[in-house]
Amino acid sequence: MESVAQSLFSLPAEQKLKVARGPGGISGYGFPLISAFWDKKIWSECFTILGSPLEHYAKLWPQGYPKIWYSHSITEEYEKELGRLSSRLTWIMLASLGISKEDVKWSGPKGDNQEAHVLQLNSYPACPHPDRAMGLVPHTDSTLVSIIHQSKICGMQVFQEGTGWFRVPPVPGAMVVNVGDLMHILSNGSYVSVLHRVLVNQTQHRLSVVYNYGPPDNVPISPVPKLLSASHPALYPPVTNWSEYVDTKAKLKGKALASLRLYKPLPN
Ligand SMILES: O=C(O)CCC(=O)C(=O)O
Ligand SMILES: [Fe+2]
Repeated sequence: MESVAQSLFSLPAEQKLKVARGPGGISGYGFPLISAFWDKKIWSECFTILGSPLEHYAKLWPQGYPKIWYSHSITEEYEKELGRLSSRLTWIMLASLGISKEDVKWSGPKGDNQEAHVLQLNSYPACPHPDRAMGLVPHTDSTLVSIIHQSKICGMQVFQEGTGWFRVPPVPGAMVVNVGDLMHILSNGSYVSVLHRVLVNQTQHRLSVVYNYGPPDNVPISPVPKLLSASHPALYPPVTNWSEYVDTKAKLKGKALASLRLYKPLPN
């Protein structure tokens, strides 16, 4: 998938702009969607893939049927495998809190309601002044979990209370799993969504492929009732659905989770 991303980003700008994301749209080429949380420009470009990328690939490679079909089949397979992995991870994480598919309404009567996903290809070109630019500003993902493949270049950092920012270097053959806001809400704060950012560097071009995994888009998300009691009240109100949460977050410049919280954390 990294090589597909590589060949997409190496197309000339006017070619990439043929699939530019429209206003309010999700799919297509442009700045990462989270750039809406920030008033300044960020040092990265992004292809967001929602549904089949075939139409976009055909526009990007007008004469290249083998290339189009090859890239399309790689993308499909990647999404299929990462879908399986994300689903397994999500249910394992919830199972460790004693939650089964039957406890989560959006999983449907047979627990087989289709979860949704968005694939995001990020490119961070080498930057002449890396200390004056950000690849991605600090944010949490609006997902249940996100699975990140990073090319061999360092850049991602995670924030930990007390420690500050620390690097998450790429490890060959490994991917990074981020807990997202919807998992945070669903688990009533047992799994904490992770604040992260991406730095750029002066000499090397970095790529990442992010599989953003979330619930079916038409279902509300709220703390699982089984986790709640008089001593453990719901910390978050129900969220209407995934897309509405993302819209709210853009309006609140990325601060949705904190502003939805009903009770302040107790001091240590
Ligand atoms: O490029 C990375 O390593 C992380 C990207 C990321 O955080 C995101 O796309 O939300
Ligand atoms: Fe992220």
